[in-house]
Amino acid sequence: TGLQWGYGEDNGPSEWHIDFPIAQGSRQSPINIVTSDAVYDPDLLPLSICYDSCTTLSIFNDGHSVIVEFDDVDSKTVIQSGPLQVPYRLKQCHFHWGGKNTHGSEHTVNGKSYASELHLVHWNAVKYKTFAEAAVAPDGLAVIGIFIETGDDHPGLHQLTDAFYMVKFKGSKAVFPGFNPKSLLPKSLHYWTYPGSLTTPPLYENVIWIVLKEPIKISQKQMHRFRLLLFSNEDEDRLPMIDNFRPPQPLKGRKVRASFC
Ligand SMILES: Cc1ccnc(S(N)(=O)=O)n1
Ligand SMILES: [Zn+2]
Repeated sequence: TGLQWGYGEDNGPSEWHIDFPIAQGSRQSPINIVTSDAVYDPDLLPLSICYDSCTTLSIFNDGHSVIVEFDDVDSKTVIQSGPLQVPYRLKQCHFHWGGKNTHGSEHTVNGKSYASELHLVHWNAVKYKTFAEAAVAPDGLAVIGIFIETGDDHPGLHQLTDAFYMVKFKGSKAVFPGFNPKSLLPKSLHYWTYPGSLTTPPLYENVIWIVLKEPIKISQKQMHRFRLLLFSNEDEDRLPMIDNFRPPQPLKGRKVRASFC
């Protein structure tokens, strides 16, 4: 059994291409968003986020991030319009963060990193029957990226950070009802969009990325809760879950469109 991919010296992003050659593909994510190169597209419609009747199932530490999983048996929780041709159903959300507030996000804006980045992962349930099927299909996935910086306390995040003690170790999962990620959205839904990939293995190049311009703010205490999570399980040496982000990848001629001017 080969060395599992991760974010360390020997199994980190610079090594992923060995087991996942697409890491050197033509539409990899994340990217650095150069705002002056982003083209305002007046045909881009406002993003429609319909999270009102969302059902959370569980919270899970998969050894790479902390993941909130949603009930996706029907299309009650979807995003649509914006750059999307059809509605995409919410499957899970997770985060990437740093050991310090100076870095941690995956996408950067004019070279600026944020302390963390929230990813809301959606799949095309019009064309495909399951997330797994959509995950390998060319128009299968749409991910919303939301930048997170430190500042005031975020009331909507407490339910999540207060539950982290249940999933401290890799492989731990807990029932987690009644959380709605709607509370984590910023005021503005202005976004940049571009064709990209998953930012962790298997790095499939089938993601429509929708990166919101406006970051949300969480407190230093809430940020510290993320850093109490571990990459390791109960039997291994303790490895704090920090710096679980992939650096920006070559744009390779892709165009980034802006929904705003
Ligand atoms: C579901 C999933 C798998 C891998 N990577 C991602 S990500 N970080 O691109 O959102 N999401
Ligand atoms: Zn992610």
